Amino acid sequence: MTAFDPTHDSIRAVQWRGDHLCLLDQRLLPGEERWIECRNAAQVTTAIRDLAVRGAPAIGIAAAWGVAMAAQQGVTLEPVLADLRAARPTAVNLMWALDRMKRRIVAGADGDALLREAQAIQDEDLAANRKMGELGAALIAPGSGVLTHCNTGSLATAGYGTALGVIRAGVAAGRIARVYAGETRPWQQGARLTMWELVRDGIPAQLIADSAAAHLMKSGAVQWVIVGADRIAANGDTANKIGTYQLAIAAKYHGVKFMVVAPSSTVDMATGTGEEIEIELRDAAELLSTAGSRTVVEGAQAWNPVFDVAPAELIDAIVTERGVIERPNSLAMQAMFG
Ligand SMILES: CSC[C@H]1O[C@H](OP(=O)(O)O)[C@H](O)[C@@H]1O
Repeated sequence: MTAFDPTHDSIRAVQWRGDHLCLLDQRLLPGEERWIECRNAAQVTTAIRDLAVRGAPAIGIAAAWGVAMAAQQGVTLEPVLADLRAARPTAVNLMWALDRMKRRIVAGADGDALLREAQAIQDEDLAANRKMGELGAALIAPGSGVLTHCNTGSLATAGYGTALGVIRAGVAAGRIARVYAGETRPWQQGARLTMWELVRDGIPAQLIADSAAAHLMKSGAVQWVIVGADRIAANGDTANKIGTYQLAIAAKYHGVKFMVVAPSSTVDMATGTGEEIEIELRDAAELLSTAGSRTVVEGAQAWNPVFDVAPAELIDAIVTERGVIERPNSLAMQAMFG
C-alpha cells in the first residue's frame, strides 16, 4: 500500500471527450474499470437511472453534459431535459443542474455556450469539494476517528469528494487517525467504491458491516460520523443514503458528532422539511441479490428505499463551500442560502 499522497486525486469518473461523454461504470467497480461512451442524452439518462454513474453531484454533472451534447446535435431540448430530470428523484443536484442549463437555453445559449456551462458546473464542483475538505477537516480534533457511509468521493462528484474529501483533507492534515467505512447495503457503495478510493489513495481504512456502526461508536473509536447528502431541506433536514438516519440516531446516543458535507447545489430551499423529500424506491431485486446472484428464496418480497432523512436536530454541522452551519436550523439555512 502506498503512503498517503494528498495530491493523489486522479479519479475522474465523468469525462467529456469533445463530442461524447465517458462514464466510469460504477456497477463494475472494484473488479473492473470499464468506461461507458454516451453519444446522446438518452444514454446519459439510462446511465443515471441504472447507477452506472451515481452520487448526487456526479449525476447533475453528467446530466449537464447530456443537455450540452443534445444541443450540439440539434436535438429538441425540452424532452431531453424532462427525461434526464425523471432519471432519479431524490438528489436535487440533478434538478439544480438541469434548471441551470435550462436558464442558459432560455437566455439563448447555443451549443458551445452550453458546453462551457457544463464545464463550469463540473469545475465549480471540484473547487467546492476542495474548499469543503478544508472547512470540514478544521472541525476535527487531531487524533480523531471517523466513520463514513456510502460513497461520497471522486466517483460521486467532479473529483476529491464531499464527505470523503473532508476525510482526505483530515488525513492529509494529520487530524484523522482512524477511518471506518460502512459497506452500505444493498448496493455496497461503501464496500465497493469508498474502499477502492481509499486504498488507491493509500489511506488506511477499515470496512465495517452497516450493522456494526453503533457497536463501533460505543467503543469510543470514532468521534465523527461524516456523510454526504442528496437533498438538504430549508430547515437542515438531510436526505442521504439509506442507513444515514440510524447512524445519526446512534451518534447522538453515543455522543459522536455528525457532519453532513455537501455543495450548495445540494441545498433545496424550496423544500421546507425532510418530510417533503421524495425517497427513491428501487427494484426489490437489488435487495434480493448480491453481485448479481440471488441470495433470497424465490417468492420473497422486499422493500428497497435507497435514501432516508436525518433530521436537523441530529446534525452537528453542515459543511458547504459557502461555509459551515453548526446546529443547523431554518434561520441559519435562510441566512446562508436564502
Ligand atoms: C456526494 S454523493 C452524495 C450521495 O449520493 C449517494 O447516493 P447514490 O449512490 O444512490 O447516488 C449517497 O447518498 C451519497 O451520500
